[in-house]
Parts: sequence; C-alpha cells; structure tokens
Amino acid sequence: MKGPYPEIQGGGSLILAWQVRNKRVLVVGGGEVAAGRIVNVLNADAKVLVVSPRERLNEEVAYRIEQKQVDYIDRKFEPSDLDGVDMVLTAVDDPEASTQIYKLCHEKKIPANIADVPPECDFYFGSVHRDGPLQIMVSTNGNGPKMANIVRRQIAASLPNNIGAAIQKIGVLRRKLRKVAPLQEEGPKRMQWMSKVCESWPLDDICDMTEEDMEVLLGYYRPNCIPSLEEVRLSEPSGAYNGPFLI
Ligand SMILES: C[C@@]1(CC(=O)O)C2=NC(=C\c3[nH]c(c(CCC(=O)O)c3CC(=O)O)Cc3[nH]c(c(CC(=O)O)c3CCC(=O)O)/C=C3\N/C(=C\2)[C@@H](CCC(=O)O)[C@]3(C)CC(=O)O)/[C@H]1CCC(=O)O
Ligand SMILES: NC(=O)c1ccc[n+]([C@@H]2O[C@H](COP(=O)([O-])OP(=O)(O)OC[C@H]3O[C@@H](n4cnc5c(N)ncnc54)[C@H](O)[C@@H]3O)[C@@H](O)[C@H]2O)c1
Repeated sequence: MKGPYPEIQGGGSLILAWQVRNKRVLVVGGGEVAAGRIVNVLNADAKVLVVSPRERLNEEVAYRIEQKQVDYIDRKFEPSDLDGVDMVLTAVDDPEASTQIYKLCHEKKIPANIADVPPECDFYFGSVHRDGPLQIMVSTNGNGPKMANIVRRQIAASLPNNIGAAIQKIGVLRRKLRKVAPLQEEGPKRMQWMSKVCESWPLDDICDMTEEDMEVLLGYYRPNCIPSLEEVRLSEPSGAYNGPFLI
C-alpha cells in the first residue's frame, strides 16, 4: 500500500555540508587532481597537509605550499602520515599506493576519498557552484562526472547574479535578529518573520540593505509585520512608520 510519506529511493548518497574548519585533512599526491582537492578543502577552512615528492608537483600545488596555505612533506606517503588526521584525500597515479592508503584509513576509521576508485571512497566529490555563502553541489552518484559538470553549469547560469550577495545580507540580518530576540522559545516567531522577509523582499532590495536599514527593520520585528525597504527608509529609527506595510 502506498503511504502518504516520501517513497524511499535507495542508491543515493547522503549529501551534507561537512564542517571541516580547523580539521586536519591529508592530501596525498601533488598533481592536477590534488590541486582541485586542495582548493575544495581550503575553501572550507581545513588545515591541510600535502604529502608528495617535490619533483612532480603541479604548479598550483607548489604555489599553495610556497604561500604556506598548506603544510607540506616532500616524499611519498608513509603510514605515520595518518596520525591525528580527520580526513584523507588521495590523488596519486599509483593504484597500489591508493589501495594501501585506503585500507589503512579503513582500519583507522578515517573517512577517505581515493580519486577515481569509487569502491574505495567513503564519500565522493561533486561538481560545486560557489557564490559567497551559497554552495550548490551536483552528484550523479558515480554515473557521469562530466554530466555533473554540465548540470552544475546550467544551474549556475539560471541563478540571479546577486543571489550570493543577498544570502550574505540575510545572514547578517539573521544574526542581528538573534541578538534582538535571543530567547530559545522565540524560535518559531523568529523563523516565521525571517521567512517572510526572504519571501517578500526583492533580491535587489536585500542586497541594498545597509546595517542601518537592518536596525530599523528589526524595530518592526513582530508577527506579520514586514515593511518594505522603501518603508524602512521612510521610518525614523526610533518612531514607528504608520503607513501600510508590505505584509
Ligand atoms: C564532479 C567531479 C568533482 C571533482 O572531482 O572535483 C568528479 N569528477 C569530475 C570530473 C571528471 N572525472 C572524470 C572525467 C572524465 C570524463 C568521464 O569519465 O566522465 C571528468 C570530466 C572532466 O574532467 O571534466 C574521470 C573519472 N571520475 C571518476 C572516475 C572513476 C569511475 O567512474 O570509475 C573517472 C575515470 C573514468 C574512466 O577512467 O573511464 C570518479 C569520480 N569522479 C567524481 C567527481 C566522483 C563522482 C561524481 C559524480 O558522479 O557526480 C567519483 C565517483 C569519485 C571522486 O573522485 O570523488 C569532477 C567535475 C567537476 C567540475 O568540473 O565541475
Ligand atoms: N576524480 C576525478 O575527477 C579525476 C579526474 C582525472 C584524473 N583522476 C585520477 O586521479 C589520480 C591523479 O590524477 P592527476 O592528474 O592529479 O595525476 P598526476 O600524475 O598529475 O599526479 C600524481 C601525483 O601523485 C604523486 N604520487 C605518486 N605516488 C605517490 C605516493 N605514493 N605518495 C605521494 N604522492 C605520490 C606524484 O608525485 C604526482 O604529484 C589518477 O589516478 C587519475 O586517474 C581523477
């Protein structure tokens, strides 16, 4: 019998936004694929250690090392490299080394991605679009990485160009709101009010909102009271505006 609940479609991945800030990520290999992995984990504020012999370092990897964006050991992988490591990414052209590293990670329960060896990956990478705080990842679950690239570019092209900036502003407003209304039990009221701002304000207005505008807008924080940017700007910071509201 078909229930009223979402039907389960097995065979997918659990897509999460993994917080690796200040976690130790080991990257084994220093080629083009390693260069891409390094950008991915540095963008998530991880502490990165690269292990790869100097003679075959890709230019970009060499640059990151020189700029001290990553720590570096100039040699092939050794098992002791796994000490104190939270995540491992390998991108080496040596399948035996890959498998050895994967087995050690598995024993030590360290999550690992072995580039191009899906059965030896605890997680896959995806094709990622980034615009400020916004990240969109496309996965085809190993079926077609090039297709993931194509879908990601299509999605990115269909987005408004100021969506990242708008989300950044909303983040500032939300943090201010939590200061104005810090109580745990205010949660539902806060969420409803924030949702209405997001739904009713045009993206351009969200982007144009200054910190001063935010302070005035927060003066109207009560259920079903959402002035527009224009109305906010007609308001005195202290006195309430009496005209009709957007909501
Ligand atoms: C998304 C992206 C992220 C990234 O790596 O950053 C990524 N691969 C990308 C590109 C790409 N990779 C390959 C080609 C050549 C064309 C082709 O083969 O299609 C192209 C195209 C290109 O280079 O443009 C070769 C390839 N890839 C894998 C295998 C092994 C296999 O499938 O068995 C083979 C060799 C196949 C062979 O030898 O025949 C495996 C994986 N690659 C994944 C991710 C994971 C699944 C993601 C998913 O299914 O969505 C998974 C499972 C594991 C992993 O590596 O995490 C990145 C695009 C980023 C972007 O541009 O936006
Ligand atoms: N998933 C993907 O998107 C994708 C795309 C292309 C290639 N690949 C695969 O990723 C792997 C790496 O690709 P690449 O183009 O960066 O290769 P590459 O040949 O440019 O680089 C390999 C690097 O690994 C280093 N290395 C080799 N053995 C090592 C060891 N034991 N310890 C430490 N470092 C070692 C080499 O010195 C070199 O810097 C290959 O297996 C390739 O097939 C994956």
